[in-house]
Amino acid sequence: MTTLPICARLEAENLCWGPRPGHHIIANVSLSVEAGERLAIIGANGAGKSTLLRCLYRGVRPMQGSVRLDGVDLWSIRPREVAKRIAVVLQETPADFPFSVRDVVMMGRIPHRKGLARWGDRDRDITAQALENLELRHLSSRQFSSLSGGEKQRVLIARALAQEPEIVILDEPTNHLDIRHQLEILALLKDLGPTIIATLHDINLAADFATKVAVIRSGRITGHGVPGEVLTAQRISTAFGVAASAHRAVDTSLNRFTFSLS
Ligand SMILES: Nc1ncnc2c1ncn2[C@@H]1O[C@H](COP(=O)(O)OP(=O)(O)OP(=O)(O)O)[C@@H](O)[C@H]1O
Repeated sequence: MTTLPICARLEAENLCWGPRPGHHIIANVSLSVEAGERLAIIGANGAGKSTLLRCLYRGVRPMQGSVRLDGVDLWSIRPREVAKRIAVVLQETPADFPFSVRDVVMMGRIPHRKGLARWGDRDRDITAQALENLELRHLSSRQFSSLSGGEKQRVLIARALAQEPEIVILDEPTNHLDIRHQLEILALLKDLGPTIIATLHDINLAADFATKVAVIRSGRITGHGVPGEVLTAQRISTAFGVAASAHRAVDTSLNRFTFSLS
């Protein structure tokens, strides 16, 4: 299995971003994730999760506040260096990539390549391992565009892991995946051990997966910390506008939630 030797810490302080001055989609967001931790960001549709992620991976520059990677401001680090250290898996999949699955996964190696040098043995080995880890070996010669939604999602996660990042940021990584692949991919991400920041819609899955959660509502963090403390029925009800009831799971002693329209 690929080993990811180094993890990094990421912290955001007082982040604000919006499409124009005075219109903030995320406001005064502060959160942190320690090296090797897994942070799940949860919130209703339109709450600002993807926008927050964009600030965290240097996709957009915050209007206020800062993001620090191991204590260093993200915007003072060269883009190529950020690309080596932070891998990103987004919701939108490039549908008509005219490349094979292997080529797409190999693209994860681009930030490590010197100029236009050819791929080396190490690049090929790491790509092969990522294909193996995501159970994609049998699809490696297929055109990416011919895959199902779930297969594409696994290819994009393999590409992120081939990058050997210190942090992986994923926007809804379990989208399109059946329950077995959801559990397998989250278990694999846990095993490989980079710092992870992921948005997840399934609150029970988030509680099992994450070491920390952040709940976001209308662009503001309403709770941030360990799942057992942050995920309360009251907070979930308010964040999602539903009635939520919690009961303790016997195996993990975490809250499990059931929902109904309030
Ligand atoms: N560039 C932009 N200009 C104007 N509005 C924007 C822009 N980017 C995002 N928004 C709006 O900000 C809000 C938050 O969007 P965002 O995509 O961050 O939500 P989300 O929590 O990820 O939602 P979902 O769960 O549906 O993916 C939405 O109402 C969206 O339409």
